[in-house]
Amino acid sequence: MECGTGSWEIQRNDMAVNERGIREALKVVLDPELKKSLLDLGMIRDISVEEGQVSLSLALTTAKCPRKDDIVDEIKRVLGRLPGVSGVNIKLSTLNREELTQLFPKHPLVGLEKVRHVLAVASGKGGVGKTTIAINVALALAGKGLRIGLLDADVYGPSVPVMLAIEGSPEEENKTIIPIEKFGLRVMSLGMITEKGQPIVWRGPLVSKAIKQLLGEVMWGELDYLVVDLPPGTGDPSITIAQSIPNASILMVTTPQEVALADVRRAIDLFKKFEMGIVGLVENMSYFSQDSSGKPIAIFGRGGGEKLSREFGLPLLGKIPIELEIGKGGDSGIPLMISSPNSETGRIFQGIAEKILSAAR
Ligand SMILES: Nc1ncnc2c1ncn2[C@@H]1O[C@H](COP(=O)(O)OP(=O)(O)OP(=O)(O)O)[C@@H](O)[C@H]1O
Repeated sequence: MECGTGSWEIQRNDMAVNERGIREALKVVLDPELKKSLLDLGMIRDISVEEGQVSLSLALTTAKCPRKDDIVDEIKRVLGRLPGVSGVNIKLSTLNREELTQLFPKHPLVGLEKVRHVLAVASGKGGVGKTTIAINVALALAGKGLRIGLLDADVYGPSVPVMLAIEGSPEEENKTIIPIEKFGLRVMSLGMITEKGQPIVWRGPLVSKAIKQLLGEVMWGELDYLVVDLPPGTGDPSITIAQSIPNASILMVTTPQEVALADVRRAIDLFKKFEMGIVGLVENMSYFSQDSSGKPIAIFGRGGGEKLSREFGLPLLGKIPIELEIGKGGDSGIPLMISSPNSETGRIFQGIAEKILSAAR
């Protein structure tokens, strides 16, 4: 039966509700950020009604949308008020890249269009070797013949330019930044777009703006992996950045001692809360490797990585020793995976890269 032209299009006789009525009602549900109707934005689809049961799908900008629950609750609240609606079933999905580009011409995703995977390297606390791991894992992946980018998004102290001895600023072409090529990696760092030696107070909006710039205005081109060095800790910047990157998998770096584990636990809990996938753990500074006859010394204790792995059901992808060459490499700008890719530790990095690749298959 066709309903009249009333605003709700609800067949009040038998209290049945139809798709037009649902659409009319949903007009008031807005995207919390864009302040536009979700229906007009094309984010609500496949509406159907059967015996009062409404089904629809909601296409989000990212599966990790922090306002997801609020949006779902609002849709349920609005539809639940309609006479004849006995239940609302919402299937969640995400907008595809084309749709996102149309909706947000300047969305950070645009710069990532041809990037197949993003691996964000995180740590619970500072100084555990996150950047060292990010660089050497990126190089190990590149050593497998893959096209790799490295984005240093560490707002507290972007150290990639120093650790890779990169001087100078990236070139710009048609308002697009060209990453600097080093050791076969396409590299961009917050340190390259800020005044040298100028301290910056990175507040939320500034972080978002800088990250959007690094993702959206950098010509990453075709990449198999973009490795992102996140800021340490569980503060706003690391979460904001991790969340701005769609479908990033997290690689957690820890050291073996108990005091570091507490921070890593907090970080893992937080990433899980935001439904971010964690590909695994790397334990850095696991032991001090002496010469071939000497026993390794567990300077920072033992077993931290294994403990976390068991607790969270996450794979421990590798244990990196404390090594003079790694420390020196950080200062000289020649990382271990360039100076000694086939050393014992080089092979551990290769193993980590292989495990990351097989997890993505
Ligand atoms: N396995 C290792 N063996 C020897 N030195 C290491 C090792 N891992 C890291 N380092 C050294 O420790 C210092 C800190 O490492 P790095 O900058 O990678 O840590 P980070 O966690 O990224 O620090 P931040 O929190 O400041 O970002 C560097 O000088 C680096 O060369």
